[in-house]
Amino acid sequence: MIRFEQLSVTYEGAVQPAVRGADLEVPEGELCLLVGPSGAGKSTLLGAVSGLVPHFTGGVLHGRVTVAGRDTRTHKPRELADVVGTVGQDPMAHFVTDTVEEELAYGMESLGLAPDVMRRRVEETLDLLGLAELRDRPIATLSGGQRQRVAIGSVLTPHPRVLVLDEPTSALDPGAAEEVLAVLQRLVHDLGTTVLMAEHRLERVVQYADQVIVLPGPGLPPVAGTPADMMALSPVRPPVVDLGRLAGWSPLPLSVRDARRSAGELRARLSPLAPPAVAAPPSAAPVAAAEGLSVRRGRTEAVRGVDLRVLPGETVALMGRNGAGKSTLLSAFTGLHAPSAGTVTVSGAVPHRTRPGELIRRVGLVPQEPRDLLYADTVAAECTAADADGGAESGTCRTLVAGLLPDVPDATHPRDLSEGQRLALALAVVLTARPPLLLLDEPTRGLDYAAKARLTGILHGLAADGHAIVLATHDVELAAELAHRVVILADGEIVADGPTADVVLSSPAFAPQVAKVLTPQRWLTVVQVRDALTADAAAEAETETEAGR
Ligand SMILES: Nc1ncnc2c1ncn2[C@@H]1O[C@H](COP(=O)(O)OP(=O)(O)OP(=O)(O)O)[C@@H](O)[C@H]1O
Ligand SMILES: Nc1ncnc2c1ncn2[C@@H]1O[C@H](COP(=O)(O)OP(=O)(O)OP(=O)(O)O)[C@@H](O)[C@H]1O
Repeated sequence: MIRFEQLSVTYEGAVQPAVRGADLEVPEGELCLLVGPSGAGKSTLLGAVSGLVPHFTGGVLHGRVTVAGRDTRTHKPRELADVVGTVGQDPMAHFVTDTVEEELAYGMESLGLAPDVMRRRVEETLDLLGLAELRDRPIATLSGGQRQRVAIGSVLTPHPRVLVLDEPTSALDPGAAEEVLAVLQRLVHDLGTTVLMAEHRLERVVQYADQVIVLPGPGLPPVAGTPADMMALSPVRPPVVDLGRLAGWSPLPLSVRDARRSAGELRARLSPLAPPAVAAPPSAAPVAAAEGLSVRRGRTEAVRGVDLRVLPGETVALMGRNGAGKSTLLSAFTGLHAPSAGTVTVSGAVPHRTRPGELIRRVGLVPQEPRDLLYADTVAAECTAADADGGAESGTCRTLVAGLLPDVPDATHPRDLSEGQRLALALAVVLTARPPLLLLDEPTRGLDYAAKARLTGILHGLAADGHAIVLATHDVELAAELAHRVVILADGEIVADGPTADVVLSSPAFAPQVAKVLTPQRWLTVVQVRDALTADAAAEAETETEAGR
């Protein structure tokens, strides 16, 4: 259905191709997953299918891509619209109408479908994606995850034969992500739709894939095969695969269910060992405090009666369904929204009454859309400005970027970076000022596992230095790695607040893969398991040496 013939793409001014030597085929009615590190060229490959590359992005394309027999170089994206539905990484950039319902109908209108068919499909899709209550809402007022649902819904309604999806679940809560993947699988099975999808959170998707294409790194040719074969060689892997490698399981598990079947022996080895206890931060005056805090957004009371204190050295993960009020709560700490009731303070100051220049020294926010933070023309200029604004030594920001992701080009416009590269830059800009309170909204969208591990390392370091960190996230694996405490919001209210292990283990929706495999034992991450096994082996070796003396 999709054929890549010796495809290479080189962007203007780039020293090497973003994609090189792609020679692959995606058969009709398959769900094909595209994986690889940030900046490896996944979006570029997808763009070549939908025709956006090179028509809209510039650059030079060699070779050929055909979709249902049509060459994407000679057919403009418009002329492919009846076969290919595309959801990009930034839904806001592609919305054409104002409200949810209009957006769902738009694609069908331009294809000239009959009104009764359109009506029926809009209703079906509203239900399918949990959007019924939001049908009349202006898209501009939706939360990040709500927008992503609309973007997905709007490409589903015309029933295209091919779906091209760039990280379709990156902003979705874990439950919504499962629902969307179930819908896609149904389209593949029942209608024979072909799906090509790039995704970083393999723990969510790999078990649904018929085929996996690995892009091993920038400009390296892709390799394709079965999910199991590809996971054995891929540089990016979900936690269950890492656990399987650690324990030496063969075949490698792709799902929690597979892993649980192999886990008996590992569980027995781990049972006398204890997961590390998380040290509570020393008691001190809170860096951030909300009391009885309510915040209105339009007609919605997005945050209601929230009591939250964050101590120096503490990392809090804020979780909960799309639209639960996470971003709104974070923005109350930056003074963007004044409380409609209750109070909020940051290092003793009231954010919405504090001058921005003053506030920047107390609190830094990496927004859900990193673009909102970046205004310079090049990566290098952005870094220089961040050093100056944050009063940091020159070169600080650039070193942080390189520490998060290698190979981020200096001269590139932030707009042209890959999603992960842009986020690494935004994170570095905020980290440069080393604010006592650090707020991160979905800090792992578009980041590969290696970059996530490096981010975790940096944040661990900042917490150890006494910074308070609050991250709003749907990434249960990240919360398990990083947070001392998890706070769950539902409909604007706090419904759970406690030590990470207690909260995530009591709810399957928020439990990381390792916890699901090893329950009732209380392990959360592969790192915990690896460290415990290593320490145990070392202790055993020591006893043996002692005995031998
Ligand atoms: N329009 C553009 N102009 C110049 N360079 C670009 C453009 N789009 C992408 N690039 C560069 O091409 C490379 C591949 O980018 P691409 O977005 O395809 O990666 P990706 O694998 O999708 O990354 P991520 O996982 O972070 O989304 C990156 O180095 C990026 O900076
Ligand atoms: N201007 C507005 N008018 C009406 N409702 C709004 C407006 N802005 C936001 N909302 C609503 O407020 C609620 C909270 O949004 P918020 O962005 O804080 O959620 P979130 O938990 O961060 O969601 P996500 O996980 O999807 O990012 C949502 O239901 C959203 O639709």
